[in-house]
Amino acid sequence: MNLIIDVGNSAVKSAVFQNAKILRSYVFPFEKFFEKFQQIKKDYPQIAFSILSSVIKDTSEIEEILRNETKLFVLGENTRLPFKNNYASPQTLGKDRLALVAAGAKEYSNTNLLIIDAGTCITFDFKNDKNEYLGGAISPGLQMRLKALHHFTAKLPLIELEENISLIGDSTQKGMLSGVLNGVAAELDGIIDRYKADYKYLTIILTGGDTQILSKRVKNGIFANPNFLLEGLNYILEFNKTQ
Ligand SMILES: Nc1ncnc2c1ncn2[C@@H]1O[C@H](COP(=O)(O)OP(=O)(O)O)[C@@H](O)[C@H]1O
Ligand SMILES: CC(C)(COP(=O)(O)O)[C@@H](O)C(=O)NCCC(=O)O
Repeated sequence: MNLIIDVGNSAVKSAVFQNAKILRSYVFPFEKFFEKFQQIKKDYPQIAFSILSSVIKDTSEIEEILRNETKLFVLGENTRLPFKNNYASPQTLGKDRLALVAAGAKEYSNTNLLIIDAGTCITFDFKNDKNEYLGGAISPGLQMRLKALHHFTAKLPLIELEENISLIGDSTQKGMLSGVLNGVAAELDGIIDRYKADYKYLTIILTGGDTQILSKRVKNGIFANPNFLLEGLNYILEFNKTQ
């Protein structure tokens, strides 16, 4: 059994895998790691291996506990990967993005693939049909946009995301929600159209914490898979176990 851990800027996403299938998945704040880990180990004592991907500064404490209790792989720039990485600055590339592309390489090795991860940031990652990763884009996520509207103005409130938003916002709150939600949906469709113009055959994956709210609003055909990154990490772990 494998324990998969993705430390993002907003939350930790984790899952227990057996034979490439998720048995259970978890989302929790970074501060709750020790508590959650004890619970997971109790529920699944057969966990022998773990893999950690992190985009935050310091994970040394959680690495220590994982190393003591499992055979730990920490995803790094020198980890063996199932695709060719053509990013010009691999040392600064987010490890979460490596995991996303690994999932793409597993499922879609001969396909042009655009992976959109709507989390704290929205990342766009493109892998071509020769299994080469070329890069993509980084843009502010939904929560970040809402927080920025509040932070950089005197009068705009801090508001929560809402599902049912019309195009024409008839109040401050609805106007902000329309701008953020319809704006991101239009951005996603606009960027997808640019890729489609360059790559006739293109598959698109949408993942990340805001998958659900965005998938309903994107007009292009996409595959929504909130577990894509975790699946990529499990694949990297299996790929490296045999070394
Ligand atoms: N339980 C949750 N905890 C945190 N964020 C959540 C949760 N459910 C949905 N979200 C949404 O998920 C987004 C964060 O996505 P996530 O993929 O977890 O980000 P990251 O990988 O950057 O930590 C937030 O913008 C928020 O709107
Ligand atoms: C772009 C990111 C902040 C996204 O992180 P997330 O929103 O998933 O928490 C992360 O992948 C990162 O820190 N990247 C480093 C820069 C780069 O990928 O080039």
